[in-house]
Amino acid sequence: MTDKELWKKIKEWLIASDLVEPNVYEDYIKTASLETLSKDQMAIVVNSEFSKKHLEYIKNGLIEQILHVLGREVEVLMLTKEEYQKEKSYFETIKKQKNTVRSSFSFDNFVAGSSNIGALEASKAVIQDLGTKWNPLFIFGDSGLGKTHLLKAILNELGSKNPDKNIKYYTSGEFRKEIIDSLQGGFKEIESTKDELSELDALLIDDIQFLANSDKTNEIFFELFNICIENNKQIVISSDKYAEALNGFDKRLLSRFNQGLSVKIDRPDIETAINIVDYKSKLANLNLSESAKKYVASYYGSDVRKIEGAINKIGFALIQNKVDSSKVIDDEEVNNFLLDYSFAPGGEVTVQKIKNVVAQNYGISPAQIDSKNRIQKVVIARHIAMYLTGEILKKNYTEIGACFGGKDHTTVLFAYKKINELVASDKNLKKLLTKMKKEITS
Ligand SMILES: Nc1ncnc2c1ncn2[C@@H]1O[C@H](COP(=O)(O)OP(=O)(O)OP(=O)(O)O)[C@@H](O)[C@H]1O
Repeated sequence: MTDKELWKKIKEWLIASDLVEPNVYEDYIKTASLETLSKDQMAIVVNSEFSKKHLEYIKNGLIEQILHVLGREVEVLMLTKEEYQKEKSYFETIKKQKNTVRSSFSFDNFVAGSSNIGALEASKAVIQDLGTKWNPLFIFGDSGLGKTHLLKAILNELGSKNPDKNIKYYTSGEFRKEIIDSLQGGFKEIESTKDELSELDALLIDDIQFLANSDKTNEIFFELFNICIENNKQIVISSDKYAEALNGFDKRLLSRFNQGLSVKIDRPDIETAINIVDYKSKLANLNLSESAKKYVASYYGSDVRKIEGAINKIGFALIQNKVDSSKVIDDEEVNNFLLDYSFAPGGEVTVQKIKNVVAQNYGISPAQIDSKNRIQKVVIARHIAMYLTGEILKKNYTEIGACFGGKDHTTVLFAYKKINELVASDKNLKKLLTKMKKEITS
């Protein structure tokens, strides 16, 4: 129910109740209004201090009736128009402060690389030309690659540089809830929600794919979308897929997602992943060796969330093992700390990744694969890593030898033969090879 509808009901009740004389109604009630200040506060707004005094005797009755019709507890104040304006601007300031979210989401702490630079630059560009040039901005890419980070960075940046701008960030769940709630309030309520949203300077909706198949919400979003674009109100959307691949949306809406600027965030290449590990480990006060950073990046680099998880796990392991946090941690220690930390699917397939996956499956460190260690477990792991390098990366024996510390091609040939023989007689090894291949290439 809108404030207007609620106030209308109160006025009808007042007329029926005989609580006020017709002239008091005409002079003081008819000119008053009911306004929402916040989730928990409403105001009966009257013309002047004089009106306030005149209505004092029915104030409690009015409030009781408002709460009764509303069906929930809120604080109801009686304010003059002047007082109301002051309160309103106070609540708007508070609301704007809420526009800034966890300051950890900024452009400055977004590690850029070839996989995400387009999305980063586009997010910055939107702020320069709000609503005019790149509208809508559609950012898409797999999970954990920084889409939410960029949306929240836009929100923070706009909120701090243009405090007068009205910006709203929604997860698609929150957006759907707002629409569904207003639908329950009927036509007027939904119209007033639409009006409210179309007055925003920027509307940011995260993970739009979760709005699929919510027909009514999509219909309203479609209308809203058109109003916003026509009126140069900025829309930024994130999605896990490019627009055409989203199922459960009206085709007209999907085609509009592409009418502004559509940018993809890819999985980080190894160099960017190492830079992310470097940045996040410094934030966590961890001192990782270059090989340890490379290790984390090549295992978990396909998902930044996984990198963060791995770094948390290393930090926790240091506390558990009472290791001084200033100590340089090498790849062998990292491997031990992360033995039970699951793989991130995907990522670039490199010889290092093959060594890492094999080492982890054999409970040894990647460095041991490259070492001269002759323990049987290490020798088999080394042979398997050579074998998988040939199978997956299609390298010849000489190239494989070069990737394993300059081994002769006959050593690689021997490894190949050995693994082929073992696989023929050992079903478990065959299964393990399939599992490792999946981990390397999925
Ligand atoms: N390039 C980056 N630099 C620094 N941190 C990053 C980067 N990319 C992602 N992150 C961090 O990784 C975590 C996951 O990122 P985010 O939540 O933005 O991913 P997402 O793409 O929105 O994923 P989902 O589709 O699952 O919602 C966040 O803590 C974010 O700050």
